[in-house]
Amino acid sequence: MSPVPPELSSPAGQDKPPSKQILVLGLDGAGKTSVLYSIATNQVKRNTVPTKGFNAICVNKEETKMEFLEIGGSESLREYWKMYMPRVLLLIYVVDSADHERFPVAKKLLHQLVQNNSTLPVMILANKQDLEGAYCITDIHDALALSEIGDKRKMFLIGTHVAQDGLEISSSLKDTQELIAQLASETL
Ligand SMILES: Nc1nc2c(ncn2[C@@H]2O[C@H](COP(=O)(O)OP(=O)(O)OP(=O)(O)O)[C@@H](O)[C@H]2O)c(=O)[nH]1
Ligand SMILES: [Mg+2]
Repeated sequence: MSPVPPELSSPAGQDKPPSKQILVLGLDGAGKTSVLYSIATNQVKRNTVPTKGFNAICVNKEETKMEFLEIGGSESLREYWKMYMPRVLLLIYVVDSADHERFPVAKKLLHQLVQNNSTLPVMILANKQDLEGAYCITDIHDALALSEIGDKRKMFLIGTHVAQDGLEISSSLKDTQELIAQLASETL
C-alpha cells in the first residue's frame, strides 16, 4: 500500500489545487466502508475486509460531484487522518454505537480533528443501531461530548445501520445520502 494517494503528491509543475473532499473517518470496524458502499451504489453489502489504506469513491448526483475518501481506522493509519483535514469540505465521522469501550478514544480523535476548524461541517453517523447493545442518540451525543465541538459549525448526528446483504438500503442511509448531496451542493 502506498500511504499517500496520488492527489497529495502532485507532480512538479502542476499547480492545480487538489479538489476538496468528503472525508470518512472513524475507528476501525465502525462501518465506514459498508456505509460508503450503500451511499455510493444504493445497494447493500456489508464489508468484510478492513481498509488497509485509502478507499476513494466518486459519486455524481445530479449536478453535484462528490469525492469520498475513507482512510482506514486502524491505529497505524490514524496518523494520516490529519493530513487530509486542510482541504476537507465535510467530515463524516462514523462510530460503532455498540462499541461502548472505545467511545472515549473515538471522542478524543474527533475533537482533535476539528479543534482547529470551527466552521467545518461535521456529520456523525451513529452506526450499527441494529445491534442490541447500541447506545441511543442522546447517549452518543454525551459520550462524544458534541456540545463541546462548537456552535459555529453545521453538525448532524444521525443513527444509521447497514442492512444485511440482499436487503434494501436502510431509510436512515437514504436520508443520509440526501443530506450529504444537499450539503455538498451548498458548500461547493
Ligand atoms: N450489525 C452491523 N454490522 C455492521 C454495520 N455496518 C458494518 N457492519 C460490520 O462491521 C464490520 C466492519 O465494517 P467496515 O465497513 O469494514 O468498517 P470500517 O469502519 O470500514 O473499518 P476499517 O476499514 O478497518 O477502518 C464488518 O463486519 C461489517 O459487516 C451495521 O450497521 N450493523
Ligand atoms: Mg473500511
